[in-house]
Amino acid sequence: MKLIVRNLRKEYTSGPNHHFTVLDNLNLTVEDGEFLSLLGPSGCGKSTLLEIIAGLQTHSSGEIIINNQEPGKNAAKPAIVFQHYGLFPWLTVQQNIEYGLKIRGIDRKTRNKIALDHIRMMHLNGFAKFYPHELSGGMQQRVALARALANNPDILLLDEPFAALDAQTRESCQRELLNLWQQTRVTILFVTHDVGEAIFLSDRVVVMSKEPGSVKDLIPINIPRPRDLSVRIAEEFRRTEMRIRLMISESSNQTTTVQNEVPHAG
Ligand SMILES: Nc1ncnc2c1ncn2[C@@H]1O[C@H](COP(=O)(O)OP(=O)(O)OP(=O)(O)O)[C@@H](O)[C@H]1O
Repeated sequence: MKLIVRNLRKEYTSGPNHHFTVLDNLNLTVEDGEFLSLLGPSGCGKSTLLEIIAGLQTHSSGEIIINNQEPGKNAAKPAIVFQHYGLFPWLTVQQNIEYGLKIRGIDRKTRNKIALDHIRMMHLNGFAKFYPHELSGGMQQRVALARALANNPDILLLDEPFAALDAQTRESCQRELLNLWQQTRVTILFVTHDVGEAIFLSDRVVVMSKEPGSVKDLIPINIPRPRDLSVRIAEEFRRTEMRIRLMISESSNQTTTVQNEVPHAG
């Protein structure tokens, strides 16, 4: 198993007496080489979960294990890519991809080779010396993916990476990501609001509940690979899409019901 999240709890504290439990009793296992997507109503804690796994946020209790180790305390190496690329505007494509390698003290020749390999893998040949502002959104996101992968992460965490892209670019980035995953078999945890995107890409889809955020359902996607755009019109795809949409809508409504019931409770 690549990633184990056990009894995770996260509370945010604002002011002396206000505690807000965003995640509670969250349990999740991601297998080695798996592509798993997280869906759920807005505010259910998807980004918070990814940031905790990436080591960017602390958790209140519970355990995160990557490759049998806790992140931060050892060699476990997650990499995260956000919706807004996060590229350094003053560095070229190649320098952006090499950045993490340089920090880790990898020598120049090896860095160059790794960067150029990833530039090729992401079909960015000819753009090594370009700056981010000279690239389209889809290309910038491919650079962000290349930069994350160049560090050979144990798990790739993607937080709505294609949400800012137009529909056509988004579809081509999805295909690109699938190709990349098929070549590298890196374990991926992918957050999205797009049910179709999650089904198209994933081995399994997790639907989260809200307030507190937890795993509501785990749906295996039994659509054969390799997948191309035509799978989206298949009966199995559409049935799964409808099922997941209903689950998400139930999650949102449950929250609303609970909130509405509070004033009557006393
Ligand atoms: N630093 C913080 N301090 C206090 N509350 C926070 C903080 N960050 C997030 N939250 C709250 O935690 C909850 C979960 O936020 P999060 O961004 O993880 O949800 P999400 O499922 O990714 O949402 P979306 O789908 O809209 O992106 C929200 O109610 C949010 O307001």
